[in-house]
Amino acid sequence: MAFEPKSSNLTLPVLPLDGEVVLPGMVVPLDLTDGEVRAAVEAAQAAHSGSATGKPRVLLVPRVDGKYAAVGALGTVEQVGRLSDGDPGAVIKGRSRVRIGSGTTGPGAALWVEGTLVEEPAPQEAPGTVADLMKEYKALATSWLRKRGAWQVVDRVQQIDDLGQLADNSGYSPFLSVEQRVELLETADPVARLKLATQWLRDHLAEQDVAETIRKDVQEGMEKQQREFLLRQQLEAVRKELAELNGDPDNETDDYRARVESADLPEKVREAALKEVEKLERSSDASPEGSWIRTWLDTVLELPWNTTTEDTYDVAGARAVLDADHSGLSDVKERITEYLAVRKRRADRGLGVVGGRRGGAVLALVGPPGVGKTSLGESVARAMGRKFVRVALGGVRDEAEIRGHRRTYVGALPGRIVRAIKEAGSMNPVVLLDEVDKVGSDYRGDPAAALLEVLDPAQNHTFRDHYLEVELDLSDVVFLATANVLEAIPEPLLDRMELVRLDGYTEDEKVVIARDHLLPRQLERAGLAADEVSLDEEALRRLAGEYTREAGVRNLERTVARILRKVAARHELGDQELPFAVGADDLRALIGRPHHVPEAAQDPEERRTAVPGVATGLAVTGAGGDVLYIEASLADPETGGSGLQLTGQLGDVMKESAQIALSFLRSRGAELELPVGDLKERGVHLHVPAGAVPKDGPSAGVTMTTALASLLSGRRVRTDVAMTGEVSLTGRVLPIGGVKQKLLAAHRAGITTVVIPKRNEADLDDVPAEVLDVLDVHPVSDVRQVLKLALEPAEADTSAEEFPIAA
Ligand SMILES: Nc1ncnc2c1ncn2[C@@H]1O[C@H](COP(=O)(O)OP(=O)(O)OP(=O)(O)O)[C@@H](O)[C@H]1O
Repeated sequence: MAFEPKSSNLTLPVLPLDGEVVLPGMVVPLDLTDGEVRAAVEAAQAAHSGSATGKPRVLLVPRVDGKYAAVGALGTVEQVGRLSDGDPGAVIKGRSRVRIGSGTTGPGAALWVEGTLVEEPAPQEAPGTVADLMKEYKALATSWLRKRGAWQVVDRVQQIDDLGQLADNSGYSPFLSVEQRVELLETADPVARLKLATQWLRDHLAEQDVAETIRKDVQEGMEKQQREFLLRQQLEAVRKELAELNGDPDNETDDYRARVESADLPEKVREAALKEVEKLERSSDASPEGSWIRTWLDTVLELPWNTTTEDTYDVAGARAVLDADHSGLSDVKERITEYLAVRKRRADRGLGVVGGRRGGAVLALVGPPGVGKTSLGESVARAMGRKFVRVALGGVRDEAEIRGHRRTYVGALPGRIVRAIKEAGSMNPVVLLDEVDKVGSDYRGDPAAALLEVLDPAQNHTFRDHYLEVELDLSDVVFLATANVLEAIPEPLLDRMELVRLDGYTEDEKVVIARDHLLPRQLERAGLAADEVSLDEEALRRLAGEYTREAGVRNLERTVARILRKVAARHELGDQELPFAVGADDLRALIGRPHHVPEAAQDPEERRTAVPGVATGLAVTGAGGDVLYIEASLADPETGGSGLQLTGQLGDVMKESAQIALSFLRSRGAELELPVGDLKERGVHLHVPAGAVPKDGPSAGVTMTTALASLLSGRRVRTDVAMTGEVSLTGRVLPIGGVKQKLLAAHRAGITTVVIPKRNEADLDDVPAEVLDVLDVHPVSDVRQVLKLALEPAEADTSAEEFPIAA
């Protein structure tokens, strides 16, 4: 080996060290009451007596579990006397390593052993490495010693400049185990020894860091608990003081018990409520639970558990009420009357509500805004002598809106159904579920599913609101629903409903409604007497036709209100004598020019269809029927490219209609003598204003085909013609929906000729006679018939010949 130690032999008494290790350089006190220790020291003293130099020498050998280590330390007995506790003791200093050899007993009681002195080998590493190692150890030791506040020791360690000595000094570290210290003793190479010491010190420091963090955390936790406890104590004290000031603190909970006991509650509800009162009595006033319980009890106590109103109607009386509240709508009123009659008969015989799929337990009023759906609901309640509540469902996406939040939620509320019952103050009101077509569903559950349960007669006598948690009997409630768009009603809901359609009013009907209902109501609102201001029929007609254009009468009512306010203001300012009969010609002075002049009444050059490539279509939107214009243009052959471009927010179905129109003209255009070559080479652009309104559906097919044919032929589309119908690839015109609404819209817009699919002819029965009287309706089965009808003859200079149509 490179550093085989030079050695010399010596024979010395063994001083066994149990659980302790003395490294060279260490000075330790030893207790001489221990027999073995005393024997060794005495043997050493005896052997030394007489010699003038040196000190008595012993061999300090660690003993772990009764076994001696292989290496010990030569120790000198520095001093013998009394230890601080008064026992006899000796101070021993470690000197150098000794490898233990064989042993014998005697002289004296001690064990004598032959040992070999281990010389420390010189370090093999470069001096720089050794210096770095020493520096690192010193730094670590310093930080550890500082933490313990051992400042004097820091200096001593810093001053050690011998490598082996520095390593041996770590034998003082209290955190080292006996085994670790024995290892230090047995490691003769000083570099290896210091590396060991450094590693162990580093580990210990890291452990300490973790322990420190944990200790801190624990301490902080304790402090928080203590503070909370203290605050609670103070709170309790403050509460007590307050209670003494205000009298008996238990009054409030007593009050709830009395209220529950005296309230007219169904047995099950009373039980549940009393349970909550008990919880309330047990909880402290300040706990959040207490306030939840109080809110819940308030809700339960406010519900009209055993209150029902008496139905006062006979069917004839109910019909009279409906007639009095609304003009026209005879089929709707008839339907409602039938519903009431059946309901009444079944009630008289003690039978329940008719239920099940398509059972018609719920009447759904479907139609555009302002046609009187909500007010019909109110009329139904009035006709039956019941309370009326409206539940707005538009935009409801959260199931909890219908069924309530669980009480564990912060700020939990009962759902809208429970709130409606509370608002009605009776268990059998008429509840209008407004805008069922606008409930959506998302991750918060499906409100439609909850509604289904509400509407199902088989389930709704035990309706459970998440918040209320007690069952509520909804079987006596009359549910009505309203919707703008039939298609948007969730399918399962639709299944439970009996549909009643309100498609909108004709101008004549609007005039009657305005005269009999809107005007009297608005007169009263404006503080005017019926004999002070009147609007003649011609004025009302112009309001309905030119100042407003809608399926319902909401804007008409607003406009009437505006006129009456103007008149009232002028009168107050002294500018207007009363009575005043407002005629059609006075309107302009009062509310300005009309916004909706019919196309046909426009200057011919101003009309939408003044150029080839624009056709008038008919559509149904959420606001009722409407006319729309479809525009077509050909792209520049140089830059425009080919293909079909569509704009105006068209849905997929409408886009397909455009493709079909294009394909039809490409394949059949030649036989219609259209220059279809253009279609093949140049791109086509179709646009449907208003660009910002989304549109969809197949019924614009004929209109798109007509617009394209008009563009290619250069023949304009007749301004007085509007059309609707789906087109197949072969040019057949297929049936569509919403004929009544579309015809009403055409009539409103001043159109006189309407093209509809032949297979929709039966729908004309629903259209009011006064509309059919003025409209020239053409049922067609082939798109060529449409073109023949709708396109104006070619300009004189192009050609005078008739457009050849193969019908
Ligand atoms: N046939 C009618 N006779 C008398 N008044 C009517 C008639 N139709 C509608 N009205 C009146 O028009 C106004 C608008 O009606 P309502 O608010 O009920 O419309 P709606 O169809 O419920 O609309 P929305 O879908 O926007 O709720 C109400 O004041 C209503 O009384």
